[in-house]
Amino acid sequence: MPSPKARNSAGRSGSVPSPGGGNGRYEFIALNRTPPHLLQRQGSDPTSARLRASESPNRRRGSGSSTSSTGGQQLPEEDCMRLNPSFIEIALSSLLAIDLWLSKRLGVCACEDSSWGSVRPLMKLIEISGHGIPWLAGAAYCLYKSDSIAGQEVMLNLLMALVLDLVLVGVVKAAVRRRRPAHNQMDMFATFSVDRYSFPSGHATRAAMCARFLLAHLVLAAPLRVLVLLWASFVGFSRVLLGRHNVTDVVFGFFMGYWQYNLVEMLWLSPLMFQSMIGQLD
Ligand SMILES: CC(C)=CCC/C(C)=C/COP(=O)(O)O
Repeated sequence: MPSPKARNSAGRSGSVPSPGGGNGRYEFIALNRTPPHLLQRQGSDPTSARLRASESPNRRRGSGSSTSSTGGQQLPEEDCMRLNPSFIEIALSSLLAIDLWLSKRLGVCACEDSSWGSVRPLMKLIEISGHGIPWLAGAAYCLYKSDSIAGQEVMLNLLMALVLDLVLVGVVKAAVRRRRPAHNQMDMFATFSVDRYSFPSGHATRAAMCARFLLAHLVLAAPLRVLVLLWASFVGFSRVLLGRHNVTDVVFGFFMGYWQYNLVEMLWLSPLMFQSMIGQLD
């Protein structure tokens, strides 16, 4: 004759056979199981799905299996996790999607046939104005021509800043390895191998850093200061219009260039250091 416990379990449609079936443990598990139809509803309910996914691995392990059993159906743990992508993951993928869409729409000078293709030569002129070579050559020329220690100090630090910028941008580009937009024509002059990558925009970092440098040390007249800011903004914006960069490459480039100037101020070569360097060269 079946025991009262066994009768109870047999009468429940929700009882699920367990590895310990037939003894007291079987009864315990069966009585505490939720019927399969409720489990299915729980599985489709986003709140309970989140709760299950946020359950700690230890608790899940404690249930005796690395997978969740729903009425005999095995749910891999990764499925539970996928139901609950973090807020940061959703925000990042949405930002990237908007970035790609916006950059493609703004790349109106990407080639001659583009909607604003006739403005491309002007954009390429702005590109040259933010290129590393004219800046390095200009700073070296001014350093050579300067006859005051103060002037030489500023130009030497500008040279140091430009080299630092090339190194830091190269390191970040090589680490991130984000491809340039598909609509970009790779027809830039004098590039390094890392310049096939687009994050961050080297022109944007240089424009932001040089603009801060000019405003702090060289350009004092208000109209010229406005021009410097406009130039830096145009250099950044032209990168997207030319299809060279996505918007986020340029925005990050501006932040990076702004921060790089702080680094230049920290590493500033003083006249004393400069004189001892000159002395060592003599
Ligand atoms: C050869 C020298 C001295 C600098 C290279 C400058 C350059 C081509 C940077 C790439 O800029 P973007 O990342 O904005 O395209």
